[in-house]
Amino acid sequence: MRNVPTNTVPLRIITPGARRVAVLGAGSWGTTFAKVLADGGADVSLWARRAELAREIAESRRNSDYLPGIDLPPNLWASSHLREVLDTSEMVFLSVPSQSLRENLRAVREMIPAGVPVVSLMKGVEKGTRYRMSEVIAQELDIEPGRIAVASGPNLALEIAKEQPTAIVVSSSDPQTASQVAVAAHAPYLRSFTNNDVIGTEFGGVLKNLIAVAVGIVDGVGYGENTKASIITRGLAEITSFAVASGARPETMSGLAGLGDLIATCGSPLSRNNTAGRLLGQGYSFEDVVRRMNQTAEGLSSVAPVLELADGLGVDMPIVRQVAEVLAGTMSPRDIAPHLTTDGDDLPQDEHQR
Ligand SMILES: NC(=O)C1=CN([C@@H]2O[C@H](COP(=O)(O)OP(=O)(O)OC[C@H]3O[C@@H](n4cnc5c(N)ncnc54)[C@H](OP(=O)(O)O)[C@@H]3O)[C@@H](O)[C@H]2O)C=CC1
Ligand SMILES: O=C(CO)COP(=O)(O)O
Repeated sequence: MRNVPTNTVPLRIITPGARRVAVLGAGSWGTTFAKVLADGGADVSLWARRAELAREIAESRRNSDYLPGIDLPPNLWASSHLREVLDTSEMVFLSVPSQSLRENLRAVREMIPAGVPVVSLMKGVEKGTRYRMSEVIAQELDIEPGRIAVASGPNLALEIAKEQPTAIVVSSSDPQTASQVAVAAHAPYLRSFTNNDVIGTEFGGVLKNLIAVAVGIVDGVGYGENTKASIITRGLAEITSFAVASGARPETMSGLAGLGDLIATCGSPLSRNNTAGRLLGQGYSFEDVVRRMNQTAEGLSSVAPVLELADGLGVDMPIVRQVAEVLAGTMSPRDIAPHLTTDGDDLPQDEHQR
């Protein structure tokens, strides 16, 4: 990263008439999403928790830690001061690691302008409470669910930062909020759809991470395409059972936030969850994997709360259970495979039975 003197923070230049939006979290996704919003015409302020990263973004229009080689647009400004970033924003997007959301919301609670939509870009479940991110937001900000939206889909950050075309779905219980956010969250290379299935949209993003870890594991072991395709297909069945039992609509799971994201994440070495799985499959321990990953792999934190929720719902999640066992070191990565997803005494199993 360029060494910029600490006292030079470029001033924010406001474009008259442009929508003012704030993004909290300047990792790969927060920065990429800020670029999408700016390329869609908004005036964007981005919060980076490290002052030197905020300065690099604001001054050099680069985030070399997370998006090397990507030029950021001039209408994207960054600061490490939350109040400056949130001041007069008309929409707030959240993109910090899921396990840190609650503490971050507590810090900004009083700074978020009244009545503005708050949008989760995150794909995790809080450990302990087992809450989805929109539930944590509703609780900590004490706002009505209709003001909250979630955005999810096949959205590998670096591909979007390179302006490779993709789609995303914005979900809110209030269709007006979903449309308002979808209108802001567009760019020549990103099309936003809407739905009102917040549970399905959020769980799609959470659960595909776990299946991506499983696919990474078998990839690391050296198994081929049949094994991966079987895990992806049975994984979708497992995801759908869990989400529907939680109140989601089944069609959401075959949409962008379900199948769409599952395909992208399971198929790409850009995926951190897939990469974490591959390292496990190559024989690294959980602790080694965490040490080697310098970016967020949400799936590793979501396994336990998802299995706890599944227990409560009475839903069997054999693939996620196997991932948990590999993480715990109680199952060899070589043994994670779809043929082990029944205990043998309930064979044959109807493929369509949920
Ligand atoms: N990357 C992607 O392709 C996509 C990611 N997502 C989701 O977006 C969310 C954010 O992930 P992503 O941007 O990829 O993660 P990264 O690992 O790329 O970046 C994490 C960001 O969060 C900051 N951070 C870390 N710990 C804290 C904390 N305790 N409080 C506040 N900020 C913190 C980091 O700051 P610092 O640099 O100072 O450590 C960094 O800015 C995740 O839920 C992920 O699932 C969704 C779609 C696509
Ligand atoms: O959510 C993502 C793509 O849609 C990114 O996946 P990873 O977090 O595994 O990199």
